[in-house]
Amino acid sequence: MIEIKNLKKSYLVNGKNSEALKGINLKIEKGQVFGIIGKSGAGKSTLLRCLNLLEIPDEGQIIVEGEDITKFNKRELREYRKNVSMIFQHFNLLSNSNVYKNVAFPLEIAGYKREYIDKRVKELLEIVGLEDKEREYPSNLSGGQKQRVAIARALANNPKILLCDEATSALDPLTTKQILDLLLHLNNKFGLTIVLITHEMDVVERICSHVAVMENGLIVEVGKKDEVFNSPKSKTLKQFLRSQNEGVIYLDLKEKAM
Ligand SMILES: Nc1ncnc2c1ncn2[C@@H]1O[C@H](COP(=O)(O)OP(=O)(O)OP(=O)(O)O)[C@@H](O)[C@H]1O
Repeated sequence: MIEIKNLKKSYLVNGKNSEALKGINLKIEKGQVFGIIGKSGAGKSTLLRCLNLLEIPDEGQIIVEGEDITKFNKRELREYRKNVSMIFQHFNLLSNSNVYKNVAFPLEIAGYKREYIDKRVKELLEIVGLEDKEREYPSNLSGGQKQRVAIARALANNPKILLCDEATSALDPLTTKQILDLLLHLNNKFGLTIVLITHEMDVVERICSHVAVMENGLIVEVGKKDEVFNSPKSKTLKQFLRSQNEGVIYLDLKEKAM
């Protein structure tokens, strides 16, 4: 469903070209919960942000359902983005709008009629378990509730793909579990393809069907989670698994410290 071919992306840092992605090749099938792990600076965010073209790659192709999205014009990109939503570590809610307005926002942008928006917002709040919070403002919600609002908003236009950028990193372990259960439920119920990046091995353990390990702008291991985890090959994964066994569940190891 998503095929990434030889994807490259550089940034200009202090007048010098710094390669964040050095030629990524990856296939993500429909309905997978696909985890991308790697140390800080490995290129995870850049790769994830290329999938909705928040970052424009320098080279390579991203083929989604047979179409190379890097070739899309503005109108095609607008349409494509309805199918690809994203949630973030710090939720990115509109702080001056209540829960209802936050979830209604993408539907208003898409030009739906008031009655449809009302019905859809109520449906979405029920899916994420926040039916009774419609009139609350983000500042009155817990972290887990804020992420639920963000998820409801992300689902508004019935996306096929959900990109999760460290979506549980700001949450405590119990809330993390609840949000991951919700994501898994959405994956099962709606066949939503989920691509997530994380530092947390527990997140991968709990919900990912497949995993890719990144090192220094490249994918160094990829496959079914159990197969990859049962015979780790890369230095990064061996280190992550060792840290997990030693009880360190939140990893923020730097690429440069390798
Ligand atoms: N906007 C930018 N401008 C310049 N350099 C950038 C930019 N975004 C990322 N980089 C650099 O690209 C490399 C990859 O960064 P990226 O954020 O994709 O890694 P990451 O694996 O997601 O790291 P983290 O887990 O810390 O977010 C790093 O060296 C980073 O400093």
